[in-house]
Amino acid sequence: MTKPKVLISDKMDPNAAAIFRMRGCEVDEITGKTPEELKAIIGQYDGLAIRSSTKATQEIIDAATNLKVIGRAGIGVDNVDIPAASAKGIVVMNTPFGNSITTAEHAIALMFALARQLPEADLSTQAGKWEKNRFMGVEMTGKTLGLIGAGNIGSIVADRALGLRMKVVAFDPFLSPERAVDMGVEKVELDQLLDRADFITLHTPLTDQTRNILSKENLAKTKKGVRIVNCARGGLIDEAALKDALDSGHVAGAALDVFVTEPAKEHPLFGTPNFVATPHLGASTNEAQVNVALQVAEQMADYLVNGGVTNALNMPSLSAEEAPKLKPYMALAEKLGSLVGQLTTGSIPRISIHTEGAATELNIKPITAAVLAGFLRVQSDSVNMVNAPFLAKERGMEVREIKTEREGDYHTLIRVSVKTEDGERSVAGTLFNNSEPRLVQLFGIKVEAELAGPMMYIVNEDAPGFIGRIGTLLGENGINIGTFNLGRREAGGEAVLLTSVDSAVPAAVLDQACKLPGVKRVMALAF
Ligand SMILES: NC(=O)c1ccc[n+]([C@@H]2O[C@H](COP(=O)([O-])OP(=O)(O)OC[C@H]3O[C@@H](n4cnc5c(N)ncnc54)[C@H](O)[C@@H]3O)[C@@H](O)[C@H]2O)c1
Ligand SMILES: O=C(O)CC[C@@H](O)C(=O)O
Repeated sequence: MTKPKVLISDKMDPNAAAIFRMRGCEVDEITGKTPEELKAIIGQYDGLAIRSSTKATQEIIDAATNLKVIGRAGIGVDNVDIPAASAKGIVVMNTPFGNSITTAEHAIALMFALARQLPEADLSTQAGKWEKNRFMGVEMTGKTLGLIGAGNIGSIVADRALGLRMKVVAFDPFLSPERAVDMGVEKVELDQLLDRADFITLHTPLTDQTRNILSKENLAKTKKGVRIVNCARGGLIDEAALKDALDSGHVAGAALDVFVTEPAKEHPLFGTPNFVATPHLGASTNEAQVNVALQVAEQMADYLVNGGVTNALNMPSLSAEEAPKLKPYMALAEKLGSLVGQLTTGSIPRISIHTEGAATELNIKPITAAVLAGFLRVQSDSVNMVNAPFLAKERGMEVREIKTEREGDYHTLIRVSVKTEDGERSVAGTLFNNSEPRLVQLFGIKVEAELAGPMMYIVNEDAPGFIGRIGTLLGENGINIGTFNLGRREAGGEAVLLTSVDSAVPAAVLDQACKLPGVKRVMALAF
């Protein structure tokens, strides 16, 4: 088996390359490439490991003909075009916790730097000025910290600030009142935070809702003398308005680790009194860089070698331990999805994935993704478990997941139902010996069939002589039958035949089968 090949394209702790090699991957560490240079080589790789310098744009992703996974050693994935990756079936992973403590500590460090004007005091002292009266600071104890964003990093900042005896108020629409109580913070609206905070620190991603959250108008609503820290993302603060607010003295100090345009080598804020800047150093500690390098390499190798999925932003998680147990279920799910996809036409407004018995104990998300991949692959070859849920959404399909814990006729069952113009149609399957996928129900008729290779599907009226006629037809055309699976609603009623054949059935033979007495529908299927 050829080894998966990984490119590390940003400076990363050497532990990452060591882990990839240990886990059976080949690794190239090539940093500092221009987008054009990266585009020229990316086609060779199965995995791309990055920090923030590499931009995985649509163009790079288009050129990445073999890429299966992009791993971000860090949190923010704004340098990855996730929709483009998803559309191409590439898993995007990050390491959401590895650098949170480090970044929270940087935010606290910048608050201290502002409270005591440390960078300016340092410059002045080392210039021999000894300006003791110039650098009057403020105490942090008893002050109110306004936290915008109370996720991983925000909650660590809150914890450290409470340790400093600050009062913490938090604005985060997704923060539950219970979690706020657990964190020891007061959940407030943004206007209340702006009105009350002596220090403000931002810890949200950059989204349409958070862009310019500290706009000119909102900066004007802050308390006079407020000090502001941004260690999250450039673009959360209107930089020009911040400059005006610092110049006017309304804002007493601001510290930015992140900028709208990075690297920020020139900036109108540079040189402004009470302004402190660091070059996106939030995650830059030895500990955090080892953490994220180890995590990203482990996660990517898990995916490339075992199919385990952790911390993916565009696919349900699937641990390396779960993967082998789920594998036969996913194979069954994909086959059932494919069968329904091949047997139904027209738009499908709803697809339901129903698990029964042992299957209900499993993580349903990968099963759903596999059903959707099988269903949609009938329409496009490039569909896989990563992009299928997005495509289903794009096509307006409602996806339902239903569990019935009690066992029916089978100890484990997956049923896939679709809503069509002619009503609800469903197929169901089980696993024989916990590993072999079998179809057991087809549109309400009991059958027992392995869905594999080329097959032929016939709906006919149950009548004597039919099996002989179809056998003769296939035989006369040199088509060897592998398995022959029959089912019927009742004696003399509607019957189905699913037969596996050693070679695909030509259209002319399908036409002849269609003309046999009592035949209602004939189709070639492939799995
Ligand atoms: N400077 C650095 O080097 C560095 C390092 C690590 C992370 N970061 C950045 O820090 C930020 C926070 O990271 P995290 O790990 O805490 O993320 P997180 O996802 O754990 O937390 C983000 C929080 O923001 C909240 N949020 C979302 N929309 C909001 C809105 N409109 N208003 C208020 N709150 C909102 C979310 O509910 C969530 O609680 C991210 O942007 C990340 O990229 C920067
Ligand atoms: O890799 C870095 O140095 C920055 C990481 C940081 O921005 C993140 O979002 O994790």
